[in-house]
Amino acid sequence: MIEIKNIQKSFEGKTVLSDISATFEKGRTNMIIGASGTGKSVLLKTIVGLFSPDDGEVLYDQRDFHRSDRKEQKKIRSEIGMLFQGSALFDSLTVAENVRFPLNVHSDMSESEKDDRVNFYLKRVGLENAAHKMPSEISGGMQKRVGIARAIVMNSQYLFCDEPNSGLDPQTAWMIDQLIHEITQEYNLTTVIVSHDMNSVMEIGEYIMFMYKGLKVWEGDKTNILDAEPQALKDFLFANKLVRTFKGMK
Ligand SMILES: Nc1ncnc2c1ncn2[C@@H]1O[C@H](COP(=O)(O)OP(=O)(O)OP(=O)(O)O)[C@@H](O)[C@H]1O
Repeated sequence: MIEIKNIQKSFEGKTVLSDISATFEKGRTNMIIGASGTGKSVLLKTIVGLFSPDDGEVLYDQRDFHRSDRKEQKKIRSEIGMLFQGSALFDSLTVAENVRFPLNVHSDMSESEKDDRVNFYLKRVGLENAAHKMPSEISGGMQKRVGIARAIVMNSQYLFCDEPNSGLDPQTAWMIDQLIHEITQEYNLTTVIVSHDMNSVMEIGEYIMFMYKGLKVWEGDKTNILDAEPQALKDFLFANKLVRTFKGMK
């Protein structure tokens, strides 16, 4: 579980995050949504420790990240997996070498233990037959799968995904959403996804936090988001054709 409490962040006097609190439970797909420029990325970077908050706390299973010493921060970081927009694979490494990369850098496992771990996660994401391919030889959806395997290969406890569906066709996007949802439940991960994609929100949004101008203005889940009251959220939702169709509007 990750708890964020009263997070504040400003850049050069401009407030970007105002008093944001939320609880991201284990085994759930937690989503942060909102229009461009509302502070989603800054919040994500603050949670993973790339930015320090001006005020507030980020607790990883009761461990206060920003007030921990370097050793504890390193430990927490080793439990975090990140799936980046565009997958961010190393072009010159094979699929298997990409997945192995975090183990080479952060673990003292033997080579055969690494082989077993890489094979296990490649199989889990359905890429056991693509181990020796280069990223340029596989599809965008497969590249995302490699990114997912790499993000969890350290047996991560926390998984952060930044726009995991960007650039994918709807069917592949759906499969990637399902995969993220399944592994979240299977490995009891605390998963936090930043997304604009209403299809994803309606499919896997078990906790949804809506941000507007640096504020959290609503929280709920996919079952009650269409009845949400805040006008900013209504505007965000009804800009989407899928949602208008759900609600019987043109
Ligand atoms: N390093 C920085 N220095 C100064 N201002 C920043 C910095 N990073 C972000 N900002 C500002 O913070 C605000 C929120 O940006 P952020 O990238 O978090 O929005 P976002 O909701 O993630 O948008 P998008 O969906 O387009 O990625 C913006 O006004 C942005 O200009």
